[in-house]
Amino acid sequence: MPTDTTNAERTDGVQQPLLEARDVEKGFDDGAVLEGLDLTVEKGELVTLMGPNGVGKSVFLSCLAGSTAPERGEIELFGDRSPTEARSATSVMLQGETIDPDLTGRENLQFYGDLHPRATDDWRALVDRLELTPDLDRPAREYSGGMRRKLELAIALTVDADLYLLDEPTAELDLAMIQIVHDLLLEYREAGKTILVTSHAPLDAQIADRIAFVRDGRTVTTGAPTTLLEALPPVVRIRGAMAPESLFLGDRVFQRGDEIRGFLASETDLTAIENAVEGAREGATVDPDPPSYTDLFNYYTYVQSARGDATRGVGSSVAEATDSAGIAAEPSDPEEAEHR
Ligand SMILES: Nc1ncnc2c1ncn2[C@@H]1O[C@H](COP(=O)(O)OP(=O)(O)OP(=O)(O)O)[C@@H](O)[C@H]1O
Repeated sequence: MPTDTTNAERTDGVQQPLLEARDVEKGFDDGAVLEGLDLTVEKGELVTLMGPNGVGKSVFLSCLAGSTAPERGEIELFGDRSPTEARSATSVMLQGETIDPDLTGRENLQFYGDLHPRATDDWRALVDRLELTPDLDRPAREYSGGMRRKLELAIALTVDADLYLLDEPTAELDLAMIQIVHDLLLEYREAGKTILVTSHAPLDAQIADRIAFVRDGRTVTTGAPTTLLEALPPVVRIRGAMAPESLFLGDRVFQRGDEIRGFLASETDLTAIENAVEGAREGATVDPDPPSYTDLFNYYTYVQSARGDATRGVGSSVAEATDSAGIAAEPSDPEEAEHR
């Protein structure tokens, strides 16, 4: 087993990122998917790559894993290795590409255990944690979507890799199981492993050291979850009434049950929104509300791009909107916030 495969230093002595992707482009017959995507992950980081369905998260992970070749751009892992050269130190979970449905869960684990040079016996403990042990001797074709996801994750995590590339490991899992997977990922991170996870679930934002949002084939922003939350424009919550979308940033509001949320544009304020909903329905309320991870996802997925402003980071346009709005959008406790 390699002792230290990740300690890449430049000739000038500067530590290189463990993963560096620059200007990656990849498309298919029906058009471009990745259009110059950049991402840097430092050794020991847990980074979540977030973006809407179909934005190219899985395609990018395939490029990093060496199973798809980008048309342009550079990918360097462990300082100076291509994805193919880095395979023995990397463990990959790509959605739906791993499991043989004709084998049982146990046989799938054994098959992949024989293939990877750094496979361990940890799978026994992993399938226990993931509550898959009672189903290990059933053919994988009988597995539910969530069970398949757990098996794929156990296959990936049983490898003693330096870098884990995990494509939506929490998709199709119930909330209790998502918590178990989060705990596992944090334990691996604590053990010094580097982890890149893709997700379109706001819930997964909370465990990341950094989030990278992808939109229109590019990375639109990266940052620590709390930093990104703090930099969001103020969030307004309306209960019991509608309000014109045009009053909000990106001309967008987001409805959940009886609640509507939107981002305050710099050219408007809370009073304008209160006036717009006044009298619409008795008991209607308009309040500033701490931002949640769902707000964060909505902002980078639907609002910022709708402004045609994908390259302007939180340091410019968002800070400006926050100041001029004149209301404090205190970041809430992440755990509390993400449940809203
Ligand atoms: N082998 C392929 N041939 C043609 N198109 C493909 C292929 N693989 C992916 N695509 C297309 O690339 C785009 C991005 O797909 P990808 O699976 O990477 O999205 P994603 O961001 O992971 O989405 P999701 O969150 O839904 O999993 C989609 O439009 C998809 O149809």
